[in-house]
Amino acid sequence: MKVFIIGLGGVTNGGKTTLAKRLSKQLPNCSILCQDDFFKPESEVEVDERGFKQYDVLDALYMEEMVRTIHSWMKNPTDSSVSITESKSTHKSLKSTEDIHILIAEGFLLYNYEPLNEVWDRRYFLTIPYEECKRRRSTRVYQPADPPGYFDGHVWPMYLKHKREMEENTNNIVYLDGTKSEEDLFSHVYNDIVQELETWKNFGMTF
Ligand SMILES: Nc1ncnc2c1ncn2[C@@H]1O[C@H](COP(=O)(O)OP(=O)(O)OP(=O)(O)O)[C@@H](O)[C@H]1O
Ligand SMILES: NC(=O)c1ccc[n+]([C@@H]2O[C@H](CO)[C@@H](O)[C@H]2O)c1
Repeated sequence: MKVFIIGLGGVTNGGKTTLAKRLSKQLPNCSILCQDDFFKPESEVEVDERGFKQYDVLDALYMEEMVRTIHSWMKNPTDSSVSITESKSTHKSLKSTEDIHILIAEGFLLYNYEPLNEVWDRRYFLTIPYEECKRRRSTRVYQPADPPGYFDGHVWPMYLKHKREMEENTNNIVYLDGTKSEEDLFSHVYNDIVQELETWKNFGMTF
């Protein structure tokens, strides 16, 4: 049995969830893990002097638990007690002849947490420009909802800071232009993954 772990990182509202769901429908034995499921409850999230809840930082997340969940999945990818969503679609276009299990971890802060650096077989990062991000974000309602000034005062500056840190510390990131159509993004990433899996085969991996 072989496991393949895909990181699908990137800016808030970049289209990570949309792309992950689409990929999981076409890839064999594919599950999705959402970093957003590891947010701490509101009462445990720090508040700054402006009253902004500090959601867009690693401290707002139970990252150790996220790492534990990924490690449990790696040890036993078919164990349904691990809180990961497996795609039930029967219309997988890529059939796995041998036993390969794929995990797509999607989230806005995947590559800034050292203990996770070792797990990725492929790292993607979705970007969209400031204006588009602000527009998409304004159509979403989080719990708690963004207060006035939150995007410009917290979300975007934290995104830029983390992206800069990621670029200083991480190699092999495949950047994706999130303004492309859902179809374009899907086919680009899908083909890239299939090619990567083929390379494994050529190097004698059995799956
Ligand atoms: N390729 C695309 N082109 C245009 N709009 C898109 C595209 N993909 C997703 N969207 C839209 O952008 C918004 C955010 O998408 P999605 O929830 O997939 O992003 P996300 O990166 O998972 O966001 P977050 O992690 O902040 O919740 C949704 O309204 C979605 O319909
Ligand atoms: N899921 C949550 O608990 C929550 C609460 C408030 C804000 N957010 C936002 O989610 C985004 C990541 O997907 C971040 O930009 C958070 O601001 C999440």
